[in-house]
Amino acid sequence: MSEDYIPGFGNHVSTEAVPGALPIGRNSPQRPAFGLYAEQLSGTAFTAPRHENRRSWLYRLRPTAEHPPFIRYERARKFAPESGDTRLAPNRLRWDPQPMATDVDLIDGMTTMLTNRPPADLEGVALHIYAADRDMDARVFQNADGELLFIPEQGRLTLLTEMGRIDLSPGQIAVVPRGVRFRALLPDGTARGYVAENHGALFRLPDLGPIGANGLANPRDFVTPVAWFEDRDEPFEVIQKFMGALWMTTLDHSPLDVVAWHGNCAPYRYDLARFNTINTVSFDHPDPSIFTVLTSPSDVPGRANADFVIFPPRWMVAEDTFRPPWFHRNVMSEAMGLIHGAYDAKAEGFRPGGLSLHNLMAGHGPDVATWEKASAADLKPHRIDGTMAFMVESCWPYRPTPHALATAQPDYDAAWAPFPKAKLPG
Ligand SMILES: O=C(O)Cc1cc(O)ccc1O
Ligand SMILES: [Fe+2]
Repeated sequence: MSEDYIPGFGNHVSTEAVPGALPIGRNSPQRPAFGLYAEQLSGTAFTAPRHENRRSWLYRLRPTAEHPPFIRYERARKFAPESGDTRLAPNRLRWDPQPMATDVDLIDGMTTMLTNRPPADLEGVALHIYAADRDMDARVFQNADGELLFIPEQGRLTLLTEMGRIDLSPGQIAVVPRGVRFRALLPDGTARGYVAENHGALFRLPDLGPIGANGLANPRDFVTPVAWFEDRDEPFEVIQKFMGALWMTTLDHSPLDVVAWHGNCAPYRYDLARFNTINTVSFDHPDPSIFTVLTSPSDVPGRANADFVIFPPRWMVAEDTFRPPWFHRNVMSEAMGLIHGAYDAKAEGFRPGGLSLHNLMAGHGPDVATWEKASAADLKPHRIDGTMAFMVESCWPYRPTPHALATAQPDYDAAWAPFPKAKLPG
């Protein structure tokens, strides 16, 4: 086990980068050690039920409160753009992977593709893609609008957060809580991937029902970084996304100056290869909820604000069954991305780094080539390998940004044509 991370999901962690920095037995002593400032970070309302309550106490070189006013940030024009208010056609949409970046860091390299609720509703999810080739040095980002789920597709990210350092590779995911500042380094020089931004209830592990006490993403495979800080007294830009727009201020020091912290509101990482995939051993293709890694519930039981679902390598053994995803229409809205390999419902056109959108009640499912192949397949046990697709499924229909609408593939409908007509007897 690495000593840079502490295992477990949502645990109450205590960690200090300098011995003696963390107060014992109280959160806010009259004079914290070394003149540090005690600061509470609330991820849920003070009065949230205990089992949902998330907050941490941070002990830092200077309080977050000390900052000049924010002004509008004029770069990153494709990140958090004004939403187009045009009527949205109920069309299925798909996007090719974006080109690799030229001369932008993670923040300026962000493109918002899909949104579904204004951040002030404290509901909904947005999907961004990023392509970056520059480290963030004297610059940090803070998202007041929700927690950020990073899904790298190419290139590693080092997320230097207020609460610790996360080294993130494609095949892993990381969540940075609402408000936690961070900067990103690119150890491979370039990076590309997806970010799901959750405005609603915090991501949690799904209930397991009759599956039992174990399975899917197991809590101990989530890891939280230990305290880490930098002591840099020099100009630092803070870029903040707040109510769907970008703002900026400049500090005279790095705000990544938390020397110690304790609590259960913290960044975490998970390796998707640890997912305990469960599937049928008899017949029929189960609903994809069986592959849920994390869920953000809405106020309606069983109807997620956002489900983060993966389609990992797995054995397919179903008998007398059309094995790929079936044809369907869904009251939920489905945004999908591909981390590597091929997705079992699409023979072509859906490439790693690409994106697709099937909004509520859009007819979709296997493309013609997949349907032909799977209908004729010899149903021996077969392993789907070398693939990792994901879906961010939401009860709120997605609205593509103007950039997304302008860059969608022109011919996605052709994936579902022509299908031969069924022939009735007689
Ligand atoms: O549409 C999709 O490709 C996602 C999906 C996968 C699956 O296995 C079953 C239903 C579903 O919506
Ligand atoms: Fe679907």
